[in-house]
Amino acid sequence: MANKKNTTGVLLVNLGTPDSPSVPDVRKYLREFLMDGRVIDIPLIARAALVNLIIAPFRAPKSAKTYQKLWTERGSPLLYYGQDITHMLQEELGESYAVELAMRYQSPSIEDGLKALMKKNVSRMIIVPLFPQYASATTGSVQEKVMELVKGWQVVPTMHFISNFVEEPLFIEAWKQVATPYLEKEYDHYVFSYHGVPERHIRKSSVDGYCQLNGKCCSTYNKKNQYCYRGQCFYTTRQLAEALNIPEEKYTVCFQSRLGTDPWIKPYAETVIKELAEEGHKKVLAFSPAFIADCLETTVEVGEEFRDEFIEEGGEEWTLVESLNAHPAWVQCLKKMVLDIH
Ligand SMILES: C=CC1=C(C)c2cc3[nH]c(cc4nc(cc5[nH]c(cc1n2)c(C)c5CCC(=O)O)C(CCC(=O)O)=C4C)c(C)c3C=C
Ligand SMILES: [Fe+2]
Ligand SMILES: [Fe+2]
Repeated sequence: MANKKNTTGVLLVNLGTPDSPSVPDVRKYLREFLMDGRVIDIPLIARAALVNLIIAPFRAPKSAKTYQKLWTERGSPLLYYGQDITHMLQEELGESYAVELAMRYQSPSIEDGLKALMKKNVSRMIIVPLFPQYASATTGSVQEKVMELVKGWQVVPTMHFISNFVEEPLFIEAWKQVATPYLEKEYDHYVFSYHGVPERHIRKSSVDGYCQLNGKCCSTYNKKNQYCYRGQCFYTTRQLAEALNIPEEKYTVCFQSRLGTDPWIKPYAETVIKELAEEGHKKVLAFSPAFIADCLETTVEVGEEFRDEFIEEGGEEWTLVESLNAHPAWVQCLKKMVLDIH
């Protein structure tokens, strides 16, 4: 479809990060993020009370301390790796494509990204939410925001949305290339830790009540659980384990970052870490394949907090494989996903 006259706009969209690790900026970020009805899916008044009376005053100062540990000279890794891959992808795709980066929350905004593409007179747009597995709280939220922003435009160009990329072989290949140097060493066990979501999010996206949040439904990936975040996480793991030659009995999947008191998808990371140490495992290699760039959830939570917990419980070594970040194999994966859309 793309020819010399037509430009295709590509909008890469990640979750977002605070503008700085200060308490006011972290509070502003958390407010915008957690007031999203797809993230905290309870009635507006209850959500506003929870966010303003509990999360903003109590969680923001605590999170700001963690963000201070994560921050580098270039700022937040989620943002600067996003900028790096945007430039790399633009180089790869050439002048018939215009690539912009946006964040669902905070900056750069989706609105500015869409406007920048429209200024370049794009004839179509490809929206790429940077979440390998579909969740209503992430990909669904990006889709909703884009549709809300374009609904008043006089001219809406042809729009394409990428839903997830768990079936993209180059995604698995990119992880394989990042992980290969680590696999020269021996480990007792491998952990695949994904961001969690509340169990009710899974129930709401289940077809005919298929998803039972157990090993049975998530052990296959099929038409009935094609939008099940938990099912897609297990599917990603099976593919990664196969590509990395890790036998089934040597790995465990877990879900991290629970917020609040409602049940989230299991097994919980803290339970798995404790059990692995109790079973006598000493050396663990951890992966975080729900994230395409290092962020608070990978570097600090999996890389530092989980390591400390594992060692406190009797383990000896806990190593985190970094995210895809700006690895050229990841940019090749993005390029293929874009070029596959005609
Ligand atoms: C991988 C995809 C993600 C899903 C699914 C997800 C769901 C989800 N998250 C929260 C609450 C928080 N998440 C926070 C940070 C955070 N979450 C993701 C990704 C997913 N979240 C990323 C990439 C990040 C890190 C951003 C960064 O700046 O590094 C936070 C903020 C940090 C903290 O205070 O712990 C919260 C809060 C909910 C409630 C939810 C599911 C519905
Ligand atoms: Fe999150
Ligand atoms: Fe499921």
